Amino acid sequence: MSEVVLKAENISKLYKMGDVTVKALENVSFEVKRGEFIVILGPSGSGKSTLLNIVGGMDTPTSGEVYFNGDMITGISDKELTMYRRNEIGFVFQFYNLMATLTAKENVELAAEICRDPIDIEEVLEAVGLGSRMDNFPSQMSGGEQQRVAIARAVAKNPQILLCDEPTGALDFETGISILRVLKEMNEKYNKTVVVITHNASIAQMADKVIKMRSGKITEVIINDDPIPAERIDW
Ligand SMILES: Nc1ncnc2c1ncn2[C@@H]1O[C@H](COP(=O)(O)OP(=O)(O)OP(=O)(O)O)[C@@H](O)[C@H]1O
Repeated sequence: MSEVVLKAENISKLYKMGDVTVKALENVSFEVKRGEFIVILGPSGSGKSTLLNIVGGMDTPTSGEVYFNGDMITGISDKELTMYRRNEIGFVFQFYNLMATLTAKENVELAAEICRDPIDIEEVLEAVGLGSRMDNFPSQMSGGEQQRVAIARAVAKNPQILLCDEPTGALDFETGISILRVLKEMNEKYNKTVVVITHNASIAQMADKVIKMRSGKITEVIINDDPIPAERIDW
């Protein structure tokens, strides 16, 4: 049986605003196994980003526990949480979040140099298809190319898990597909566990497991025995 790398148990997140309480998450439980490609699918406001931020150690739940490789990360110190985010998780966001004054290579270097066991930066940039663009600044690159830099930055840290929040949300169809293909290649070549959150149901076709969310709850978990390659996704 494959190893469970990430486990969420009864996660709830409440936001109190005056007299109103928003239940962003309510008793959410799921497991991610090493090497899986997971899609968390749900409409806007269903709690996807809140969940990703909690399992990525950027936010804490109101109740419930998160385990990474069997160790509980809820309730650990800020310093330990920083090490968790730094060494074990690679983040990819919708709007790339690159440093405008650094080249592609420098953006990746900056993230990798504080990590325990980084991967060779030039190799990763080659792997995402940017071998000839390493010295370009973000402003000299298309959105898809900037997202490739962001993926290289996340992978070069050599984390166990890539957490991707709407990674194709700002891209056109073809560029989006190419980014999904890069994520799948990172999943296979570097054996990274990948979690993608999206409201785009088409992307679910390439997942090993689809976790559907609505109004802060998981409504369905679908195991996909026959995930299709990104280039065959019907958008
Ligand atoms: N800091 C906050 N304070 C108050 N309410 C919040 C906060 N963050 C999120 N929420 C609420 O929690 C719910 C879930 O939000 P979340 O951003 O996780 O959803 P989402 O599925 O990621 O949506 P989207 O796809 O639009 O990003 C929403 O009702 C949102 O308004």
